[in-house]
Amino acid sequence: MTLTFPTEEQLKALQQAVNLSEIEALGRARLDQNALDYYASGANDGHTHRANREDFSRIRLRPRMLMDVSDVQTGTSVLGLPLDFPVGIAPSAFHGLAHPDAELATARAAAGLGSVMTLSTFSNTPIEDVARAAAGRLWFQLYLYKDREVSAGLVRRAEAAGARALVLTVDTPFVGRREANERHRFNLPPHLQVPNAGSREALAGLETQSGSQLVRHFQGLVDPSLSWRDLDWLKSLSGLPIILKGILTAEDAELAVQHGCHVWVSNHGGRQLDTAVSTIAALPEIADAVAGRMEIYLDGGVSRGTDVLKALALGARAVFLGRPALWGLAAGGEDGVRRVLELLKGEVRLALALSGKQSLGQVGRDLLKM
Ligand SMILES: Cc1cc2nc3c(=O)[nH]c(=O)nc-3n(C[C@H](O)[C@H](O)[C@H](O)COP(=O)(O)O)c2cc1C
Ligand SMILES: O=C(O)C(=O)c1ccccc1
Repeated sequence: MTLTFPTEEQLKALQQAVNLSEIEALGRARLDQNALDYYASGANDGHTHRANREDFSRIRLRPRMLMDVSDVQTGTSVLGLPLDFPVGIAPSAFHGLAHPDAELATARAAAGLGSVMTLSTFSNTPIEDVARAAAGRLWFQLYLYKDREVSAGLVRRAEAAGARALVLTVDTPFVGRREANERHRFNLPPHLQVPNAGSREALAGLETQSGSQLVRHFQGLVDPSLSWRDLDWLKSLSGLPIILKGILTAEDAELAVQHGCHVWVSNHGGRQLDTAVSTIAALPEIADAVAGRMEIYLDGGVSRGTDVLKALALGARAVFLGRPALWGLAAGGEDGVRRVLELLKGEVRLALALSGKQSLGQVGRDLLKM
């Protein structure tokens, strides 16, 4: 007997989940140790991973009353692309660890909800296939390769496939130390391909000190010499806007703007430099530095509608989900990711209304008790 996935029972559990944390529990239960370690880990002691969530919950709101919230609008746009609500999918590697439909399922869910998906360089599905599934709602995340021609090829493919922006990840010259992956020697199951990142065979001979195949794979390909000087070259490759993902300071935000780049505030979900500042705590100085000249996005620890409003109040234009999308994918493929987005959209709408706002344009720092 072949089981279709998700099964009726899993679909029912998804529909009954009332928040993202219940979907996380469903997703975790479907994953083996190898995948679970990879998705869940933060770097080292996990301080930054936890701080992303904790620092959101510490901020208190100042709701206004008697504002006629009978008609609340959650729509916005990112780089001109209209979004039904200010939430997109952050890039994460290897969606095939969560579900056989992998990135196609995530892209379909994002497109269906009027969101946007950022496709990782390390996807298990080729850019072109994901672009079709995403129906124009696609950004492409880039790791700069030692072999610049491989990166150039990826940029050209992403642009030709219809991606609307390049997201250059700047916080990962080396992979952070996710100790569970070292302990259990993370390994990419042999049936999964990484079609944008060079063949597995080409990498088989590479060795490092690490027990994790992930680190070995990454370090063989990605160039730790990436610097501000590379941005002009990257810009020359395509007409796409460039977003720098992993900015945590006003200094780097200023440099990003000087280089004509948009700013994605991220600490990689606490997976890189442990004890780095939480993203919501980093956002105010970055918003002050950027001063409206470029768009600002944020990820890390977003799991409630009120988290979304807090990030917008402090200057983000939209926020992105890393692990929550993966938990949804594991819990029920496209249906699971859709459920995550639907729940969060409902929470954003209700939080807006209860804050006395009719639209996102009315969300400013005066919503927060700092
Ligand atoms: C399993 C996993 C894989 C990731 N892979 C990538 C990646 O390939 N490229 C990238 O720029 N960021 C990657 N990230 C970081 C996410 O884009 C994002 O910054 C982070 O997950 C946001 O935090 P959250 O998980 O708390 O939402 C990954 C994160 C996770 C959890
Ligand atoms: O795991 C990650 O966070 C990540 O960005 C990554 C992606 C591919 C290979 C190694 C690390």
